[in-house]
Amino acid sequence: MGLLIEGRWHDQWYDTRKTGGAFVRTEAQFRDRITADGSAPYPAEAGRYRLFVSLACPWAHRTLIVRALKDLTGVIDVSVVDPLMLADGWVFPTPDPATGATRLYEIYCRSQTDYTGRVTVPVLWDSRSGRIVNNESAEIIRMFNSAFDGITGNRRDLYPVELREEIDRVNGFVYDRVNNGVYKAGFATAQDKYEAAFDALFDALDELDARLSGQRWLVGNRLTEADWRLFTTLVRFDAVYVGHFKCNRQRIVDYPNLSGYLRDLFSVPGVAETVNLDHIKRHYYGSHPTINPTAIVPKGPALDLTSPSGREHLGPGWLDQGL
Ligand SMILES: N[C@@H](CCC(=O)N[C@@H](CS)C(=O)NCC(=O)O)C(=O)O
Repeated sequence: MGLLIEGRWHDQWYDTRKTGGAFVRTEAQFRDRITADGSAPYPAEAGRYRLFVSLACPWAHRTLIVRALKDLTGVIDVSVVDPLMLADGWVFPTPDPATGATRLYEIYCRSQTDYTGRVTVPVLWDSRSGRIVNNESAEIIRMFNSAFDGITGNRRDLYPVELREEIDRVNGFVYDRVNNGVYKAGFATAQDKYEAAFDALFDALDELDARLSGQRWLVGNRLTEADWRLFTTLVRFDAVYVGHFKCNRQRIVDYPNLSGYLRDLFSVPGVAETVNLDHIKRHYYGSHPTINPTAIVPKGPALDLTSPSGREHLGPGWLDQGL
């Protein structure tokens, strides 16, 4: 793992010395938008934009889910990196067909020759200019939610105006305590930082489990982006975060409501195809030598994501929302 400093690659692990052993995530730097109204520089167009993802990465996973739910699979192509992220960072198993790149950092350098920062997935890239439009998953899913509706005719709305305030509030909580919380636990290099992240994470999961005892989805009795943002962490939890990131107070399968909720989300058409537990396990256990020096990938656990959720009585499902 490494980063670019003024356009040159340096192989180095996260530096937690300045933060007393705490893992602090840095801000994504490419923040342009694709627009529905055809305005420059990035108008919505079929076949023009490409998404670079790792199937292991929870942030990239959000973008793949919204791409599927919004019928964008024929509109936005995808390049998938190798699950292992080692000395060269994210690399392609074979040269990327769209760019010829063998390493993801080449795409960052071409976009900005003096780029300084981390080289992360997902990346939304414009084939016309050869530039990165955006590398922040939270913003990419918002673009996918509405910018291409005129092209696909799919008007399902994962961020409805009347629920935005509540979605933003839940997202903030879930991001800090759960999505990023597992990383804060797993990448901490001081016992107290790990324990603080661990406690905040499980307090949050307890709270979410209680919330989901009386409602099918997180916000407003319908599926929204808040659910998908939680899903990508939940679906990795028992397979990697419990062991590799030491988030082992209990598993998701042990939660009475979160467990069915996870299966409910997994059963939404198009979603199971975006979940690749082989890449997920190989990436985490194989790419973090400071945490797992042998790179041995555990064989278990046996996961059951396909049995009925038993949550239909709590509210309408994705296909019943009349959208
Ligand atoms: N804010 C970014 C975070 C993306 C991110 O951290 N991705 C991880 C993979 S799970 C990554 O590429 N890490 C490489 C690195 O930090 O060097 C987003 O949500 O899009």
